[in-house]
Amino acid sequence: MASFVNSTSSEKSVITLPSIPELNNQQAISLAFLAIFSIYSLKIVKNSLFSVKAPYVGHRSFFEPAWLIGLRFVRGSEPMINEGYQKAASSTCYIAETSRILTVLQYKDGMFKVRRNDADILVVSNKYVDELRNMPDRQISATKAHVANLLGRYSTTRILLESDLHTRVLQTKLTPNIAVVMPAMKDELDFALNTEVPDCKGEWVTVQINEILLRIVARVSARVFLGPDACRNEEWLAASIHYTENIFLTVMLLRRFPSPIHPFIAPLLPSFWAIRSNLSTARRIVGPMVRERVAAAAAAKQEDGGYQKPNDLLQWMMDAANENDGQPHKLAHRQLLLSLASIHTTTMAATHALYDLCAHPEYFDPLREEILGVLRVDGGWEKTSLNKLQNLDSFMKESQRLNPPSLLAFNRIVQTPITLSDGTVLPKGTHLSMPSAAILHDRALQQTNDNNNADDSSQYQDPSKTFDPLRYARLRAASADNANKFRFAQTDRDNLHFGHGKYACPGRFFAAAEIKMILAHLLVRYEFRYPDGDKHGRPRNLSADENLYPDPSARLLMREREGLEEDIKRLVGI
Ligand code: HEM
Repeated sequence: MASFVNSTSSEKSVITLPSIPELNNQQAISLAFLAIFSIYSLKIVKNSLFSVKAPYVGHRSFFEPAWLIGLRFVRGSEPMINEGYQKAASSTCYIAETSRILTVLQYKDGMFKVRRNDADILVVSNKYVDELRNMPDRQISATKAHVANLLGRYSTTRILLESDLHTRVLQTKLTPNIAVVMPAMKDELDFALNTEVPDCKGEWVTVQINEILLRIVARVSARVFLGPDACRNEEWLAASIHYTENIFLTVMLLRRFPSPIHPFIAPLLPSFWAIRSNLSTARRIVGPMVRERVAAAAAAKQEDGGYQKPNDLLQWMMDAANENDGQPHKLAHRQLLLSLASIHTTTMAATHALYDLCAHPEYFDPLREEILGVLRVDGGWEKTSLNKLQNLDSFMKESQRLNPPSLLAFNRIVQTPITLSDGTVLPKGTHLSMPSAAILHDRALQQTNDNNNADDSSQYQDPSKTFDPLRYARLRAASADNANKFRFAQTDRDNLHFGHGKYACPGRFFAAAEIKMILAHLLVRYEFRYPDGDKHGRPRNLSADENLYPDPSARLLMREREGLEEDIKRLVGI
């Protein structure tokens, strides 16, 4: 029996509450499970009552439970998304056959849903992209979708919701200054190649190129993000690389469990604690840097001395930050978030490109010729040299078309109900995305683009399957209007692998420059091939939910190119 003293009354009275029967352990556990199950069921009922009516894809039978479909989505997302895309596409045409009327009715807005274990995602047609792309975050939020995808509470990414500091700085400072930071990138790249690439002079050496590229990208990025000292700090490099891997592992494991039990499962995962350890390493390294810079600037101001501010992303963020964002531990945290957004994405694109090159070795020499041709004309690496590598750019874009980082892009969470131009209402809380990979494999759509833009469309037979690495270079050359379209980093209604619109990836131009610079140096200095020649072809991509990635364990052979002429060495700067 529990009793409380009611002290507000003038005469103290004792209120007696009915007692809670004592529970044994087994009963308590059963009760907890019942509560969790009820919350979970309520969530499912609420979702199905108040969400957009669109069919789910991936059902094997009417009776298959939702969690099983979610489980199959982990490794089998591609056929499910393709099924939805094809049905949605066919439903937009008038179909007379009665047997398909049901499909037409169901998929009439070109929408379908996929079940991921942690969320139902409404996949909408890219016909809506123009009306959605510039809506502000308070209407449909890209940031909330990123944080939801990363299970923010467990991955330490909820700081993204505090402000858009790093995104703003990437857009307003890094992108316009890519040419300015290029010499520093080149310097770090030379150091990285000499440090990370094994000695392969005169002999073929087996390498896991993904691992080498990961460290090269981490080094070059850190040079731009943090400056020349910290970028060679092994502890920083390890934290910036492993933070992403630990988050990915934590998220993928937690997604297998219903969200109400995440708070109990998360602390049991070693990766959950590793994320926090990476964060404290970042704070230990970056925090003092911020304080030193602030002190140096203040001292110089007092003495009227000329303090030269460093020209790196950390400094740009310090200059643009408000009081909250400018705290040293928050800036350190954002530096890690930048690593999360940039290092593995860039590495994956470079790895895919090399895997594709080894599968199509006839493109090695033409690309080398392009690189050396540009360097000869420019007399070495000039500010505009990277932009002139149009064939390499095209190769990268075609490689991304067939090996994208994700099958779904343009993730958004609806914040206030939205009525689309055709009357479709998206209720608050809807998690939507677009089938970015399927769109670029759509033969009909691709041929329309090619026919509109290229002189010789006969070259683009079955674009969904054909690896045609110069496809985008030809399209760019076909007309003056196209010169800037079809660039690797250019987004549009159909090219959504970097998102599109106001919240498209703010680091994509930097990524394009970094990948090009790394590939150009690798191609000029080394040759690559698969250990068994072309016998096994390109390593198959791996997938986890909607994410795709190159097999990191795949091996290549690499060898230093012999007999490089002195003028080439001078031009490349080796
Ligand atoms: C090939 C490499 C890359 C790919 C494929 C990629 C892709 C993407 C995509 C799809 C988004 C979401 C866009 C949307 O919401 O519509 C995104 C967001 C973002 N990306 Fe990239 N990205 C790459 C490289 C980079 C690099 C190098 C940086 C930094 C220099 C960067 C920084 C960001 C940031 C800050 C965001 C916003 C997410 C946030 O709120 O933190 N990305 N990226």
